[in-house]
Amino acid sequence: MAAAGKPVQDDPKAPCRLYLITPPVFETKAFSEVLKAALGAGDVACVQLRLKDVTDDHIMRTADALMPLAQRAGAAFILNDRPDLAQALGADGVHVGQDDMPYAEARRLVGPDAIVGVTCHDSRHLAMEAGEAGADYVAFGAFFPTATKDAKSRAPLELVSWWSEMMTVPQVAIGGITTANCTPLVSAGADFLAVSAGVWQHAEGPAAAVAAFNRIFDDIARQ
Ligand SMILES: Cc1ncc(COP(=O)(O)OP(=O)(O)O)c(N)n1
Ligand SMILES: Cc1ncsc1CCOP(=O)(O)O
Ligand SMILES: [Mg+2]
Repeated sequence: MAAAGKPVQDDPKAPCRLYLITPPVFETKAFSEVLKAALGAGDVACVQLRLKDVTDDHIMRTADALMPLAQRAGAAFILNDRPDLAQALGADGVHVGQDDMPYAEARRLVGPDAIVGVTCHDSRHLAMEAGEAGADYVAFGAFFPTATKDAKSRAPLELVSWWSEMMTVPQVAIGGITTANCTPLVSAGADFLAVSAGVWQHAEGPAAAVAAFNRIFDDIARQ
């Protein structure tokens, strides 16, 4: 995804890219340093700020600290759940789930140039609906068990290969993805891997995780 504007993953041969999701809870100053190191370790397409049960003011202050770090590294800054705040912040985009708000309402709030991504769980139908409506990417998951979220669905690998063969709208795979289990998703044609714990809790640290994901992407792209 471009740092500003629309995703650029419409080349079917483009390598898979990393989409970072912030940890469920963090202290902004300390996490800024961790994020900087992670972003310096390899290509990152997007950083999604995903905060639950906090005030709007907390989201805005956290975004003010993290957005410049992401954008300076060439990553798009995406806000989870809140198109209204994404618009107010001037974020590059927003991610909405099926229980957040309809795609069309999110688009109306953020305008035509921002990225809007939509959770589609394990559903071809939801994804085709979102893609036809104009979503910039569709997100499938969870592909693996995850402690980050009580995920509503488990998505099969075949969904990734089917979407990749049939559709041009970029797809994001999410849920329990690590450097140890991601290879089949990348080989099946995922355009982006959205990862939280697999980066922030990697045994060798977040920067090593970003570097390792990128080595896997590069190896598969060369095959
Ligand atoms: C890239 C990406 N994919 C899926 C989700 C999940 O969104 P949602 O279903 O709305 O659940 P929450 O993340 O809001 O708990 C996501 N955030 N990002
Ligand atoms: C937000 C979200 N939506 C489906 S699974 C998930 C959690 C992603 O985090 P992790 O990479 O730690 O499983
Ligand atoms: Mg949501």
